[in-house]
Amino acid sequence: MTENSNKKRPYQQKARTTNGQKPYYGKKFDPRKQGGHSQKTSEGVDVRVGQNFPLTIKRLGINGEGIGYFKRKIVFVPGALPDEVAVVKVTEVQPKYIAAKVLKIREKSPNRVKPLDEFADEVGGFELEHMTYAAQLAFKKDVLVQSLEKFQPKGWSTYDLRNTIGMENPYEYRNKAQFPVRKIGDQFRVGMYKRSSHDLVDLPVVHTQNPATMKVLRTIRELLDKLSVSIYNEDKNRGTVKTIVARVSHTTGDVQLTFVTNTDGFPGDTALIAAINQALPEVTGIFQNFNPGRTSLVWGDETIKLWGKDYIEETVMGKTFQLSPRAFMQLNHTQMSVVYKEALSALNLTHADKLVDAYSGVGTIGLSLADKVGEVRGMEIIPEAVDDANINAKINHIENAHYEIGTAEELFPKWQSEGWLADALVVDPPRTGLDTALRREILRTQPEKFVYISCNASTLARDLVDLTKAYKVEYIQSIDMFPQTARWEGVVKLTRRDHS
Ligand SMILES: C[S@@+](CC[C@H](N)C(=O)[O-])C[C@H]1O[C@@H](n2cnc3c(N)ncnc32)[C@H](O)[C@@H]1O
Repeated sequence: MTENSNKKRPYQQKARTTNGQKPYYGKKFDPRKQGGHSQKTSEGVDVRVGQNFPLTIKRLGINGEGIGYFKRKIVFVPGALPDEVAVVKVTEVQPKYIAAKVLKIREKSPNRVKPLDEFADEVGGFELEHMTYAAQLAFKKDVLVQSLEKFQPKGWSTYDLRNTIGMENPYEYRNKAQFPVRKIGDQFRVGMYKRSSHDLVDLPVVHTQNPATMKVLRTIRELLDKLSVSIYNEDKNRGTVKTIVARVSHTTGDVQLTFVTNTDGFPGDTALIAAINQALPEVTGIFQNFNPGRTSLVWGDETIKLWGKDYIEETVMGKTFQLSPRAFMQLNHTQMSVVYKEALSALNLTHADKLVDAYSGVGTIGLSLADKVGEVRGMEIIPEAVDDANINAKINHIENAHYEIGTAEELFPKWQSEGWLADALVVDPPRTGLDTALRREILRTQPEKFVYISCNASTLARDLVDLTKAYKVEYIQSIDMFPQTARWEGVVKLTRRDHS
């Protein structure tokens, strides 16, 4: 089944934010292209790459970067915290912003802590690890405020914005590790790329990963080395093993292991499997995914089982889900349940309700709620996820839920026009938010109960501009799904204006 987060490597990710704010990173400044080392920003400030100056950090931007002002121009400084005074060095000059890096912190924030991961400022995904957890949670509420301020949906300044629900232990929450593997000289590296580079950092310990995933990856690294298994060489586009993916079930502790390979054959796999069986009894299924050539996508289309069970099982709100290697499931099991419980309590469902689970993935939300309602319909664009959702319904003996392949913007209006009118709607879109056609249909049909689960405060605020024409925002509950990162997640309860 296809995973919907077929992530690009960091250096190939598009350097854009979605709130219209320019990112602090992006292409390296090239003085030849920019006409010299000094460049005026559009507002006429003389500044050049390499220039140093002290800067007071005023706040954090939505990507967790410090923001200060140099001659009234916005400067993005990754790693700097509000109220700090830092000496910074300019790394990039753009018409609308300046990017800089910290040389020295002169005045330190009381919220600054030493990151547990020493590589935290080098690779992506640890943008806030230098902040206390309490400050991280406050930041996540502020991200929402910044987005609402920017788009100003109706009534925004009086919304009930609830304090971010954090984790008791904001580490060890990632139940899947998807790390590239390379051999540089005689050095084996299994880890993450440095930001905007091809430079792979070998990572023996990653504190945000579930330790089971790291144990498996490090053992596999040793076995690959010991058994001289062919490793992919990107320059020559030769060799076999490109990426190792280890996913642990929060429920059973079983680990599913996938080797993404450049070749469709896998020389040495028999000996490797035997060694894994001996060293790692927690690994219950081993797979090969074939993804040839230099590509920005981690996964190819073809996955075969090499050994063991077809699935690992995960329990979500009392329901069992079977996960094949590419089946999508939220990375943070603990907080996923918090999100779903928040959605449930915001919906006030009854057994007469017809519920739509829009952007359903493998049906985790709708199936978790199926016994609270009369009927569930869900839609999702990835066919394999829809198959899984329907299989998951069967496994759990759920007979009142049905999932279809298609976009929310097509199927929601279709079902309504066929006379199947939704009483309750949960939308859980990707970071791009809701399609205009879906927003229009929601405004036209106005389901009575409506919850918006969002992973992007900026597109949420944009969508609320439309949705608040017919709905009132009762509250927005932020939930920290990704501690140590700048990523935001929240549940919005909306009620119809004509009912208030
Ligand atoms: C944030 S995920 C949510 C998945 C699921 N609700 C969960 O909790 O695991 C968004 C899902 O929307 C799907 N998707 C993206 N665009 C879509 C569209 N226009 N219509 C329906 N589904 C879409 C993606 O494939 C992805 O599975």
